[in-house]
Amino acid sequence: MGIEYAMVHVLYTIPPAVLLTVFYQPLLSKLDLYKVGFLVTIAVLATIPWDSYLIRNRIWTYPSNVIIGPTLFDIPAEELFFFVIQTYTTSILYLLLSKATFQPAYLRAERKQKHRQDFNNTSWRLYRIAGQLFFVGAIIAGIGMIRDNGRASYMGLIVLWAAPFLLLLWSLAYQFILGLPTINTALPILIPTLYLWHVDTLALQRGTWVIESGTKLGIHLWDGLEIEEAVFFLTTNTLVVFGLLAFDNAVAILESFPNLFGNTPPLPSPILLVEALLLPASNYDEKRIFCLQDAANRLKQKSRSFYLASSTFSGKLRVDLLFLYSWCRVADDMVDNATTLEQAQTSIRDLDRLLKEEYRHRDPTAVIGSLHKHFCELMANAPDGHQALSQLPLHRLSQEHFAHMLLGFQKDLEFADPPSSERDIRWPIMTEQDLETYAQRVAGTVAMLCLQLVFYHFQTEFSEVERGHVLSAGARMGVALQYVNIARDIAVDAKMNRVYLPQAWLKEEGLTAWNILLDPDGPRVKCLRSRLLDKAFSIYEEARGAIEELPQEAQGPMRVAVESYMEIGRVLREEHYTVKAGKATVPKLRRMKVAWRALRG
Ligand SMILES: CC(C)=CCC/C(C)=C/CC/C(C)=C/CC/C(C)=C/[C@@H]1[C@@H](COP(=O)(O)OP(=O)(O)O)[C@]1(C)CC/C=C(\C)CC/C=C(\C)CCC=C(C)C
Repeated sequence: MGIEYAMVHVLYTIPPAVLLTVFYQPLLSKLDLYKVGFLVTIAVLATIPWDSYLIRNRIWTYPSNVIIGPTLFDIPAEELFFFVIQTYTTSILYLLLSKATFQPAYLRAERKQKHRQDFNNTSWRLYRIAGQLFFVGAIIAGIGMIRDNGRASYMGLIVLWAAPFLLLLWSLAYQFILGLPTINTALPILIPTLYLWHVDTLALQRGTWVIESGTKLGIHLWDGLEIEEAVFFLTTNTLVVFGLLAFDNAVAILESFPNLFGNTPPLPSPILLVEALLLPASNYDEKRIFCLQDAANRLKQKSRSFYLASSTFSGKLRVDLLFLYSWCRVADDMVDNATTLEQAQTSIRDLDRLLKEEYRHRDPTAVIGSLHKHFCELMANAPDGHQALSQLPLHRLSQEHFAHMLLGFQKDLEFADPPSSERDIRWPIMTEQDLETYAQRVAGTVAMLCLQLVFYHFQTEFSEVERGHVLSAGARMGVALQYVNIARDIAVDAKMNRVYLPQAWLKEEGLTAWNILLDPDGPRVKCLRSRLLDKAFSIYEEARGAIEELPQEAQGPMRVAVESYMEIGRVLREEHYTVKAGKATVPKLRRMKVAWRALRG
């Protein structure tokens, strides 16, 4: 009896597992736990018979003085623990590296015609077949090596054990294995493999475990690392990551195509997962995939804060929030980027008319199909964007919030464009109350729409009073965020002849809106900005408590959404900050820290 093998765990396998767990814990969802539990169970069940065979046939052995004693089918307890901890650690690393990726955007409908995606359909089929041939070849080679019963036996046993699983996983999930960024695929295989190669070198050198000489090739990758051990760890980590990719591929299919799979449970059964993976890629809803990609790209390009926040949401809520963001962004841009006042007014009228029409005809399962049709006609000059609008889940959202948002956009048009002198300018935001009403319309509504999606996806059992309380706190939070937005964009808005600071405040400082247009960075403007930020933070303080009333899984992500935007306000209060395209920004590392703290609560 000895503790040497156990010490390998204490020193080398447990610390990275604990470290990764602490790091990932705030992001851990029920689906993650289910996924990791599923993978660990399969890994243990698949490895026990094989490992037991190797030990019983003395292909590898453990000196009795290095293990504590208990065994299962001759496998030492320490070895069983190895299967668990390796699968667990590699899984958590994979989850961590994949969190930011919006995986549904990587699904591909394989049809005859070519698309603007990275791989065309012929390539997809070729890659799939090439991979399958590779793994079939490996199986044949493995059989050959075992049959020879010589120095290649151990290598043959590794290959013959792993290749059929890899063939299966490849056949089911090749789209994700090939299409996802390497940070999600290659990296979670390579990092633990290199680490375990190092640990294995130490263990073999110390004699903690021994490969018998007649069954190994005798090739060393480096001094102390047998080629079989190197292949073993590379293969097992590949199995774990391919397993996770297949799981995520199935979940992405279930989440992306409600028309094909209806209302799927948050923790889908293994049968449902397999059903999803077996659905031919030619049946995927191509338009929906394009809309998912379009919405994800828009968010990534347009808002660093909400992009970061969206990666902390999961499942169908993340999908719906992306579509909501897309709609809001496109609608706002249509108004802001219109070349004439008439064009902007027409856009608002069209948006209003189409929404009304769609709500009149909606049924509980429909997305805004006909709105989409009208949009295509109406938005020939704004092609990027109209696709995503067709997916907006209107039946989960109140019409009045959209109507109020459009009223807010209407307010933007009351700014004269372009003014030729001070006398020409009309100023729609005269009082603090005007400002609050405006912020409530453009941002309070956004908050309430986000919360409606949260209520829907978590099937929250709130009373009307509780729901009302959370919604109105959310709306206040939207106002706080909008104030930060206005404080940040004083100069940018001035370029568009807009001054959102209330005229009454300007008067108190001895300023006119015209002065702001001419010098948006002047010292007295800074005082007004501070005043607006103070308002923003006091509303934020008053509303933030309501986040804790949301369902547990929504709290962290909501805090991230709010905090990463409020951090812009904190940056603005500092002496020096980075400005990009005229807007103050939060440096990436700082944004990550804010998100991390927000997730921890
Ligand atoms: C992850 C996540 C929450 C994503 C989706 C959020 C979403 C749907 C945002 C829509 C943004 C948008 C384009 C709205 C149009 C009107 C507008 C311009 C509003 C301003 C946003 C500014 O975004 P940005 O800086 O990118 O815009 P410009 O470059 O200036 O054009 C706003 C400041 C409003 C954003 C408000 C919210 C997202 C609401 C936040 C509040 C909650 C989520 C509720 C919190 C809950 C409780 C209970 C307190």
